[in-house]
Amino acid sequence: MRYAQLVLGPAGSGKSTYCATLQRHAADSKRTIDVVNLDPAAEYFDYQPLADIRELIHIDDAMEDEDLKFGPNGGLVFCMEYLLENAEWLEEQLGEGDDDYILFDCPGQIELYTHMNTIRQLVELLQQWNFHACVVFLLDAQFMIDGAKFLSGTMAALSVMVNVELPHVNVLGKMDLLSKTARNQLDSYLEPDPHNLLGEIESNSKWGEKYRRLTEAIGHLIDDYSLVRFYPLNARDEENIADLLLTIDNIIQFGEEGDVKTRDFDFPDDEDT
Ligand SMILES: Nc1nc2c(ncn2[C@@H]2O[C@H](COP(=O)(O)OP(=O)(O)OP(=O)(O)O)[C@@H](O)[C@H]2O)c(=O)[nH]1
Ligand SMILES: [Mg+2]
Repeated sequence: MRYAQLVLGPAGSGKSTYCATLQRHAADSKRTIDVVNLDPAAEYFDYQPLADIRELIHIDDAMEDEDLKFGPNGGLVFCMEYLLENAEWLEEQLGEGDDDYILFDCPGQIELYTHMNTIRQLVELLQQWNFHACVVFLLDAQFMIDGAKFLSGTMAALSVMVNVELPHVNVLGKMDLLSKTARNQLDSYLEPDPHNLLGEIESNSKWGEKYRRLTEAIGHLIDDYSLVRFYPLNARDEENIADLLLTIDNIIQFGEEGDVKTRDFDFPDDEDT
């Protein structure tokens, strides 16, 4: 068996930084986590990739080609399709190790995983290659600190969840950037009581009044899918990183042969944020 995290999330949400952070954290505890860059437009990241899609195809190849002439978004879709057509390249790069643990740092174009089947196809390949995989969906905590934004982030997470069909962990990154007030506001959403949240949206705008029933229906949806849960991550808090990693390890059944790990997830301390 091999293990994989597909790191997804909107542009700039902190995917590449998350991969670097996790790799460094693992190395500190004498554990190897590899990272594969799947972003053909990546310019900078702070890890040594095990494989790099840019060696197969670079976004510029799709944009500068005389016949293709793609813009940045179409170009990205083209590159991902090219990767799937040349899956043997990736298979060879990944090797055949047993017990390997690999993070796939994906591009931040969210439609690749909300309604296109590119990532879904990648998932099928990984499963054929013996990977136990899960999605880690990163959202920037700064965009989740009012009711309407929180709702919209939740809908994005839900849409990835139903489209990719893999075990799914939502992570709220960049917690270190939140003020105390913002942190408290966010805390009130994290133990989700959608009615509370939606009440806030309704009373705040005309739109909210008009679409009250729609908002309520969405609230019930979130409630019913109590799957939509967020793990706050402060990348400066090693214990917080360890807790998250353990949660994910359990989901992808990494280390199942060893002793059973039952630590509960601790939310990061307020003092550290
Ligand atoms: N303070 C703080 N900044 C962060 C954190 N994570 C990422 N950043 C910053 O946010 C910016 C974007 O981070 P990336 O890791 O490149 O984000 P990404 O999701 O890989 O971006 P794309 O690949 O362009 O979609 C960079 O300037 C990072 O330094 C964090 O936990 N805390
Ligand atoms: Mg990136």
